Amino acid sequence: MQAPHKEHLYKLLVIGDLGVGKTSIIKRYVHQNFSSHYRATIGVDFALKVLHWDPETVVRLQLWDIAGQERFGNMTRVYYREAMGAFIVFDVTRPATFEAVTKWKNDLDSKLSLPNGKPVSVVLLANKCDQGKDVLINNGLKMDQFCKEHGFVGWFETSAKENINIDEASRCLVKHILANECDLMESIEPDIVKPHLTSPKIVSCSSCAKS
Ligand SMILES: Nc1nc2c(ncn2[C@@H]2O[C@H](COP(=O)(O)OP(=O)(O)OP(=O)(O)O)[C@@H](O)[C@H]2O)c(=O)[nH]1
Ligand SMILES: [Mg+2]
Repeated sequence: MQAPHKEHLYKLLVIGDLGVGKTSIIKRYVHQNFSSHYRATIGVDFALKVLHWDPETVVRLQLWDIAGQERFGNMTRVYYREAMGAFIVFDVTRPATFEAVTKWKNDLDSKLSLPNGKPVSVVLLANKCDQGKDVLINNGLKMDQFCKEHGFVGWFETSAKENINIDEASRCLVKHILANECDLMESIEPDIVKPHLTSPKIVSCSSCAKS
């Protein structure tokens, strides 16, 4: 007899200023490679990552790689629709990209929320930590405090080049999304639940009991 199989499909956004490494992080995460050549993303790109979360659970992540230049456009509302979580990325060697983090977070929170009105889970990525590591973070930036104040569920120093902390950051985000999904299910009235259970997305909420 086959083990029970739970499947989740989540749309995740990867946002942040131009050249911070969003495409590179996705490339590393999905294709296990890196290129030092910079080609700016135009509009949005997509990638799919399949995670075998535990022996019974498969999580499919649909990653939306949104061009840094889109912060100045008016398409983000469309791109953000129905996302369950996001990574906001900055480049530790360029302070201006950290200053833009709050702008990205505010843009996201003003245009996207969960069906229960709560904000989606967002993890902050301090990327390019292989380059003069901690240039920003050691300069008195209280990242934990910053994350608490601005509603991030966590932060990681990452390197797409050296493959540092990308898997860990993803697991952190997915863990929060799974927990949010359980909260969402509990907040739905029983007689409203029935028609929604036909959705293939939420098969069981037992995942929140894990890790
Ligand atoms: N040293 C180092 N370079 C990186 C890292 N991540 C990305 N880069 C380089 O930074 C440049 C920009 O990376 P991209 O991934 O294209 O940046 P992006 O955020 O997708 O940029 P847009 O598409 O313009 O928004 C490229 O030259 C990458 O090789 C990293 O972790 N370490
Ligand atoms: Mg890109």
